[in-house]
Amino acid sequence: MRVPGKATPRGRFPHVKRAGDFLYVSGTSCRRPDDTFVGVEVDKHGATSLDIRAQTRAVIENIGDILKAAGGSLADLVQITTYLVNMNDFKGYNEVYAEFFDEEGPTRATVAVHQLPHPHLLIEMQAVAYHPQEIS
Ligand SMILES: N/C(=C\C=C\C(=O)O)C(=O)O
Repeated sequence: MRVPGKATPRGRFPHVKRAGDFLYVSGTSCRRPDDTFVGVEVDKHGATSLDIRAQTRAVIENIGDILKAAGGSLADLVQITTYLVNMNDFKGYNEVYAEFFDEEGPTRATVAVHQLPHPHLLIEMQAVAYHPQEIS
């Protein structure tokens, strides 16, 4: 399922796919629908600053929007995989993550990757939610 109003996937895949009682969310970034990115500042000299906290919050909110469109919510998440470009961002990422989830929340794995699909991206997250289909 492609979710209207969210950043268009940069390939032939859905934002979210249901398999039985589970919703699988594709790798999601802080990209906005207009293809700009949250947590990016470019100064007058062209120097770029990237903000892991702002990007983490935007990624989780994007996943929440995608789940909502599929009938679910962040509360349904059972598993998250996080891809960081730099493990030095782990602390900031972890702090914002804890605003949304705790020890009763989804299981999690966090790994560092060489690159993400845009040089302004510090983080991408992929998620699985348990949200049984309503039978009418
Ligand atoms: N999930 C993928 C990319 C996501 C990028 C974005 O949301 O900005 C992919 O290429 O598999």
